Amino acid sequence: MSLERIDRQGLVLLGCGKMGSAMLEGWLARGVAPSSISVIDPYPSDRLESLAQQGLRLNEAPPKDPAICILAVKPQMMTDALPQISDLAQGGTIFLSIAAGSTLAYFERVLGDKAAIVRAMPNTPAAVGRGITAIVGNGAAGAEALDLAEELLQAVGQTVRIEDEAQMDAVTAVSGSGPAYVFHMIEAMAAAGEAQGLDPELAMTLARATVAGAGVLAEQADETPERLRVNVTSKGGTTAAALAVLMDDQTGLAQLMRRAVNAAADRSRELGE
Ligand SMILES: NC(=O)c1ccc[n+]([C@@H]2O[C@H](COP(=O)([O-])OP(=O)(O)OC[C@H]3O[C@@H](n4cnc5c(N)ncnc54)[C@H](OP(=O)(O)O)[C@@H]3O)[C@@H](O)[C@H]2O)c1
Ligand code: PRO
Repeated sequence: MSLERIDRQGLVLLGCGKMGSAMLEGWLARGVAPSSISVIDPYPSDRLESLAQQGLRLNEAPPKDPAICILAVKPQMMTDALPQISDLAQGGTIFLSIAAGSTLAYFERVLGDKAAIVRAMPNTPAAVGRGITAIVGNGAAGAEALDLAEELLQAVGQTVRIEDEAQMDAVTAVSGSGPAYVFHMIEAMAAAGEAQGLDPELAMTLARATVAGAGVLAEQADETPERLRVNVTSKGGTTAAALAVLMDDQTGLAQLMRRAVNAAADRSRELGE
């Protein structure tokens, strides 16, 4: 029902790079009309230019009272970019930021604390409808604002609501940045296969399909990831030999992941300062 409000009043997307365009594709696939969407981006992609032929408003003045305005520029660009849409804060437009680190308090300082502002952290699997996004709203964001933001984000995957904005740094470090860790794991597995003498293409095919298949299994199986790991591990076999390395208390993946996630969360907090 809320997406009808977007068809009626419109949606403004400020910044349409990797994450903005992933979400845009999801909304279009869910039936949001290109003519309901306004995009502001200094260097529009060919895809945006072609959507403009189908009615999308590209770098035009935004509609007077759009239902929602998505803030999808880099946090470092936000202060320069916001003046282009700050007039919308005078009406009933809901603001939905996906910027890492940028806090609700920061947006309230720029847009005013009467504006309904939702802070979200999506991830790039949104491009294939398999993202996960956490959301939290400011004091002015009531149920209607959160529902609309959530419905938009559900067009590109799952959503979770968090109560405490401070958790957003950890969320960013786990699921926002997390796809990059998994892609790096594919790269590392393929490189390790090559080091064992596999042809690079074959090593990459094996690594990619293994991570993708394990991901689907982890999602669909009733068993926990721990149980699924045990199911692969024959006593005295090859997996046990590998896991002795990967699960070493001092040098294993768990320690490494803890340090990586800590670094990302620290950076998210720094971006918010
Ligand atoms: N990528 C991810 O995995 C991910 C996940 C979750 C959240 N995020 C958040 O999403 C936001 C965008 O990230 P991204 O990876 O999509 O970055 P991106 O690809 O660089 O997209 C940002 C877009 O904003 C445009 N832009 C720059 N200045 C602008 C201005 N003044 N007005 C309007 N548009 C402007 C950029 O154009 P130019 O390229 O020409 O500068 C670019 O197209 C960031 O805040 C990030 O923290 C990203
Ligand atoms: N990409 C953004 C960054 O690297 C935010 C999470 C994923 O800062």
